[in-house]
Amino acid sequence: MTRYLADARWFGGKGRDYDVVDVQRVATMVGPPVVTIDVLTVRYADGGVELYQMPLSHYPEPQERIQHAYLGAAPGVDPAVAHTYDAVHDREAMAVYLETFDDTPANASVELGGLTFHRLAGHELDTEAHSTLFSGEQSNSSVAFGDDSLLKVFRKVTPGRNPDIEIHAALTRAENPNVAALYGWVEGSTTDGRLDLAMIQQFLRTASDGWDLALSSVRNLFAEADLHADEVGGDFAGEAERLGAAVAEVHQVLREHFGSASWSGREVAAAMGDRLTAQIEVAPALAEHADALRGVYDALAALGEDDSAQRIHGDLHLGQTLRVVHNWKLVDFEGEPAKTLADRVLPDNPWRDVAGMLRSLDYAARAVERDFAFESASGQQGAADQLSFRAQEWTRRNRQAFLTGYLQGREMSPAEQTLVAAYEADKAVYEVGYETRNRPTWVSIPLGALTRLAEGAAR
Ligand SMILES: Nc1ncnc2c1ncn2[C@@H]1O[C@H](COP(=O)(O)OP(=O)(O)O)[C@@H](O)[C@H]1O
Ligand SMILES: O=P(O)(O)O[C@H]1O[C@H](CO)[C@@H](O[C@H]2O[C@H](CO)[C@@H](O)[C@H](O)[C@H]2O)[C@H](O)[C@H]1O
Repeated sequence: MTRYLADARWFGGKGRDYDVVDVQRVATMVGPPVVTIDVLTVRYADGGVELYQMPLSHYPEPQERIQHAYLGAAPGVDPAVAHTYDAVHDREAMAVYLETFDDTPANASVELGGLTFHRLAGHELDTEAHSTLFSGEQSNSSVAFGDDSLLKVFRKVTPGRNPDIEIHAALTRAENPNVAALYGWVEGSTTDGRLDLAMIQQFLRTASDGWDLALSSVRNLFAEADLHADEVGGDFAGEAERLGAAVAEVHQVLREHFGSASWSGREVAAAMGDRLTAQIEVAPALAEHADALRGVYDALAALGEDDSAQRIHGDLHLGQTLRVVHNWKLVDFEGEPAKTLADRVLPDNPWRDVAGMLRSLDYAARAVERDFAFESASGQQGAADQLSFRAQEWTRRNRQAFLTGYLQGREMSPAEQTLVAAYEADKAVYEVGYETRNRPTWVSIPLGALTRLAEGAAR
């Protein structure tokens, strides 16, 4: 099991020294097949502990159909459960989850084998649907049941309420159209406390990823050397404006449901300064931007205090948005992966989400610019400048459109301009650290944004 963990794409401890210091069995469901859930405690040599969830299915005989998910045969165990598999790959095991959700009455819960299954009202599950594990780089395991529902099995788990479940539940109960409706969730317990383990929600059959849509719009612009962003096919501005309106609606429901809390510009600016200091250790190239950044944070500190803090998405970017036939949906309300759960559920300023989307629009334009630069044979400075100019043009147009949607047409106040500048700067600092660790060839994108920010600040 330890080797399986090390190779799993959802394991966040790659590249660090660690030991699995404990394995707790939190559930046993007698299907068939027998499905168990183990929670592994991972202790890192450089400090810190994480818990990872392993749902397992067990058989008396090897199962050819899921050989790729085989974890092995433990000597000396009951022969009836001798052969163990990663259950998210196993249709028979996933059917046990689906049937138990189906047996759970609306707005009620059912206990099974150490787990508690909860259901919300409003949807009859298709129990005939077969499960398919989503592929791709993900930090959790998502399993689609036909085109009816999606089970998201959280891999890294933390005692307490999972914000993805908590926020989906609130928005679903409020009938907000900008998320996939939550149908139910599962919780269990370890010696560390109660854990949210998985959630089942509406499968968005017609979804297109917002990041992919934005990239193809930028490519469209770059393909037409003589036309402006508003003149080419594939203009994204209408979508960006609708996305801004969707984010505003979600923020409003979250504020109504969870309430608001006090926000202090001084405290947030200090936290941004601390993040900058820490990230300079990871990415020394940030140091040359430090003065300009601290100027932006000082302006934020001068804003004083108000009650604008509330629950937000916390890690909003185009990759967390899906366009379906009628509207935009936001996904993955787990917050910024680098933060602890306690920090991720704290009220925060909604301009953090807005800044995340503005940064993402810049990323889309700059990612395509990068691809074009790689593939361009000329390598001439003039051509590179022209690409950069056009990327900027796309970004400006779509940032403005997003803000128009978010602000429902009203102008941004000077205080809001200060907020957005600071949150964007802070996000770019985070991104420099993120890219340095995960995708070093992308680090020029947030660094470029910081250079433009410094030029703007100097003017
Ligand atoms: N309800 C849904 N229906 C269809 N696809 C979805 C749904 N929710 C998420 N996805 C897809 O699954 C991917 C991973 O979902 P996400 O919630 O971001 O999981 P992770 O935390 O593993 O990154 C998303 O990028 C999106 O493409
Ligand atoms: O989706 P996650 O919660 O894992 O978010 C992390 O990874 C993102 C990359 O996928 C990263 O986002 C950055 O790259 C995006 C393009 O790939 C871009 O749209 C975002 O604006 C940029 O921040 C995100 O920061 C990180 O938390």
